[in-house]
Amino acid sequence: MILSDKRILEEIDKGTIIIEPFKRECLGTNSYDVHLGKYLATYKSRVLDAKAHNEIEHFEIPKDGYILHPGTLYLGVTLEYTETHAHVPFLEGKSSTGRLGIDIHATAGKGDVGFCNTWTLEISVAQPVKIYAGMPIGQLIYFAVEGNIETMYNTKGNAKYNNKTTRPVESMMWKNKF
Ligand SMILES: Nc1ccn([C@H]2C[C@H](O)[C@@H](COP(=O)(O)OP(=O)(O)OP(=O)(O)O)O2)c(=O)n1
Repeated sequence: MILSDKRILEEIDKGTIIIEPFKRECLGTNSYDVHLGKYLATYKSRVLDAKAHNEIEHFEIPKDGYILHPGTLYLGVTLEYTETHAHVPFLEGKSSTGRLGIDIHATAGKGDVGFCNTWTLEISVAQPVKIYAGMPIGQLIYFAVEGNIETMYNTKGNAKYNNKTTRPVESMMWKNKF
């Protein structure tokens, strides 16, 4: 079940959902609109290695915007810092960003119960498009969990993306044993 606007507000009152900054007008019928933070990043190497720590370079989106091009993976970040302690948060795109040919995640839209951070966006575009810091970029939806949770994301030994940051975070696949 997806939480309604009223339920999201109740959970925020209880502290089980935190969205910072929170603006009432960003709350939709059953979702919350999130915005593009000012930092983007790209990988230093053109060829990535799933076993290696692929380093990224961060840069700021200029005030008058930045043009994204097809063929490059851009890592972005939400302006909003979120905590979700009792539900499963999902990051989804918006129809308005989709209609501009902007994808905001490459396969990974699910969050974990206990995830406490800004969200890294895996951005790719269908054609050149200028983007701006602060523009609406996606929406969070929240699912109720069935059953008790044994291991919260924030206490899991291998939770890789819970270190608080305002910048996009590169793949930590290299920490997986395979
Ligand atoms: N586009 C996305 C998708 C997810 N997340 C965050 C929320 C998740 O709680 C966390 C971890 O996501 P996954 O479980 O999909 O990632 P991994 O399985 O690779 O990492 P881990 O081993 O830490 O679970 O990353 C994010 O910042 N940006």
